[in-house]
Amino acid sequence: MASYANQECFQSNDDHPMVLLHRLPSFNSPLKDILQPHFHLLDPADSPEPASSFLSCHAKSVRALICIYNTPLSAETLNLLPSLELIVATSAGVDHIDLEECRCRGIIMTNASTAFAEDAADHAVALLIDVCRRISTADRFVRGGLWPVKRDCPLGFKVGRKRVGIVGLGRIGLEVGKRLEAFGCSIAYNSRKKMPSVPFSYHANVLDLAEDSDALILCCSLTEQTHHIINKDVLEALGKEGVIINVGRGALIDEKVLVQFLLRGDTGGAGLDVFESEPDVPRELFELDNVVLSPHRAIFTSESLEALHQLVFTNLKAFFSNKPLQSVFQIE
Ligand SMILES: O=CC(=O)O
Repeated sequence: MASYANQECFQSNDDHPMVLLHRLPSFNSPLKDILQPHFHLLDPADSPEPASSFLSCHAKSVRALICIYNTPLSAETLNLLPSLELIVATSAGVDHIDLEECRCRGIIMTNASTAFAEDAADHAVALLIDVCRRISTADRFVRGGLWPVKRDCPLGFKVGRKRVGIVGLGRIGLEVGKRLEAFGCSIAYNSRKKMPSVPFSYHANVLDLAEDSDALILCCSLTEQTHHIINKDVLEALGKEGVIINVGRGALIDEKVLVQFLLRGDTGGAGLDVFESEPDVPRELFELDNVVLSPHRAIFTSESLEALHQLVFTNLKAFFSNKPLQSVFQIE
């Protein structure tokens, strides 16, 4: 690992172009070791200097930045990087990055959705099956020694033939649709726009989608437009038996309202991988057998991380040789 004592000497060259790592000091990533032989990595988190003075002194000519997980990337930080042209996000969601600033400056962004889509979709489907078939409840029942005593575990619901509404038909949403079609579910979706080449029916708003669905699966990005897209009206439209699954971002749902609906029995169940104030999870949910919780793990498999590392490497190589990038995130 390079020493940061003499950063002034660091110059990008064609063989080892300079790339800035943007990470919280607590976020270590194997990417560093993978990229080090090929790029000249600048990592302010390794420097004793405050990040802002590090960036002003050493990163003015940086053209590419890797944003590790959900490290916030504000307009203020971007303003310290006048030569920045590319942000490589190592997450599928990019709500931690100031997209407006990127849009104004024409900064290109790639995200990790191509690397993560299949695993995120598997997790969404697993949550749906778990909520409907009460698998986690059954597991607790057996481990708690209740089987010989009570015999009866709570009755579940069939997954096949459910009407499933997908909110956000990007790469993850499409994979969810593909999987649940194979279960015999009927699939509809809401997205910013209708997708001409998909076989699923389109609803221009989430309220209509909820009215026509037994389960809603949230796969969209968190933006100003999608913040609390699942609110009281949508939950009412989904109905008492309706199930909600979230592998997007916690703030897609008005969490307080969802908790009230679940506690009153006005929503049939929920499978939640993301929460409004992670790692805090509303404690009321712990008691509910129709709720399955996971700690923001939908994308984490060793295969998806390997695919991510490959994607980051390929995109950086492509950028510095003026070749097309993969998994470009369209900033609108
Ligand atoms: O939540 C995970 C991601 O956005 O990659």
